[in-house]
Amino acid sequence: MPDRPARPPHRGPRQRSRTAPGQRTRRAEPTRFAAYTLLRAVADGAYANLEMPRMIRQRRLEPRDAAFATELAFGTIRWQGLYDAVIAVAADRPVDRIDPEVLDVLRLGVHQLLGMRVPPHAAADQTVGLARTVVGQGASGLVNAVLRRVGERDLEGWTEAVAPEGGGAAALAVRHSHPEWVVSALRAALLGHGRATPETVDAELAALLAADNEPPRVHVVARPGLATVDELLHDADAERSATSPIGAVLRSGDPGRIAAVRDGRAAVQDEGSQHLALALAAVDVPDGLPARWLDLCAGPGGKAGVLGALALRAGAALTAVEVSPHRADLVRSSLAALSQKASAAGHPVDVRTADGRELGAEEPGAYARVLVDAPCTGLGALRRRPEARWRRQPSDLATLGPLQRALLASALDAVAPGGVVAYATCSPHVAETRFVVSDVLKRRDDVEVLDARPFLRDASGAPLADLGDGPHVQLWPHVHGTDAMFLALLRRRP
Ligand SMILES: C[S@@+](CC[C@H](N)C(=O)[O-])C[C@H]1O[C@@H](n2cnc3c(N)ncnc32)[C@H](O)[C@@H]1O
Repeated sequence: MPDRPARPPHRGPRQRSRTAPGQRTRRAEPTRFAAYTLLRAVADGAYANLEMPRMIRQRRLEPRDAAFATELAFGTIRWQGLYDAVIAVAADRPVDRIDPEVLDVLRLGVHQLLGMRVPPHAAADQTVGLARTVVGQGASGLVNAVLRRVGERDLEGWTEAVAPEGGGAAALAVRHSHPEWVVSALRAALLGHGRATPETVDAELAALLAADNEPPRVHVVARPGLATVDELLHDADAERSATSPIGAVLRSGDPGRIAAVRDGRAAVQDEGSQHLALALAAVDVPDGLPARWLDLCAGPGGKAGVLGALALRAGAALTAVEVSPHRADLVRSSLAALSQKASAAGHPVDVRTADGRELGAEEPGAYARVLVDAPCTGLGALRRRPEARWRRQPSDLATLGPLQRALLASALDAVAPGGVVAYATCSPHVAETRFVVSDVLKRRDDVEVLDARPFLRDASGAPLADLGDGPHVQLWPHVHGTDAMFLALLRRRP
């Protein structure tokens, strides 16, 4: 049975069945209009997870309407691959022969019909009203006709009708709405990291693809020494994270309303990212190393926020490097509260707009701990970034590979003998993870690979379960509930 998009409670106009949909709604309803506007912004290059909160604030949507608009937009984007196959059949033409604006309206209508609990008449009525507002009367007839045909089957019926036969990558791509190359890459990653065997890989892959389509819960980190998990639990409708000692998970509500988040003492952050920063800080290093820690790829500053807080606790100063000036500004703003406290303690945070590839040559052996959270395809965070799967291309790997290798090499030069480098990605792709580490290490004889697994601890302090055979760690959404983060810990030999 195909997995289904999440079904939030119905929030739509009351069902009116007698009138033809095309003659009813004359104007776009605000939540549908917001979702449509988001889809158009994403088509123009916006990031859905950044644009949506801005739009919700601008349009002053009530929490219930904001939740509906978000599910409508994000669900539509995630399921776009499957829905386009459905629309092509229902419209009797390839989707590239439908105007992009009309296609987005249709996708929104299909998600309401097949993926949400919106009654069919309300879905059709509201979508036709949206079409009339945003593309004009002419398109509303087509939208009405296509949605009528889509309404003739449910999600399962359509999936069976449009998915290629068999369980290969092409079939999984349609069933789980991922590009085929991503399905193949994730399959190779499950095998390459030892998570699956040829016998178990089909079931693992289906579970992973299904997890990518689940709207993730909001995780919040209490930056150590600046906020506590108890404070988050007191201020928000949240529960303690089961897997991260410094995390909470929101049950409901807007994280922006939590005082510690507004002050930069806490932040929205996936539990996997929390683990990486904690792991790097937990490795023993010899006495006498420089009291300086480095984040070589810091923007927008999530992990630097935890790492800097842990550095301050250890009496060390953090340098955060980011090549993009805009993202370096985001780091400064993310670290403002920490910077104030660190300066008062005599360990000022240094945020630099610079190319991390050059830092190893400029400051050899200057740091005790270095994090390389490398730019990557982000294939491990597809549930959080709904459009990423459609935007990324296999050719991105060719550009990212040399950059990832150069950044790791620079980090190994920047760390002092005895010190430790964490190489991390939010992608499980073997070309961005294991291959990068093994390639860089082939050219050096001064690096020891550490078993990273013992440094990942759950909220009770016990070793995190299901970390495989090591020495590197690969987390998985369908196993650990985190993004698919990769971590290698490397010590420069003393
Ligand atoms: C995966 S993101 C880092 C996320 C960050 N660690 C966090 O937790 O918020 C990678 C970052 O590396 C930056 N980057 C890309 N090339 C770089 C370079 N040559 N030197 C430094 N930063 C670079 C990107 O702009 C991007 O902000």
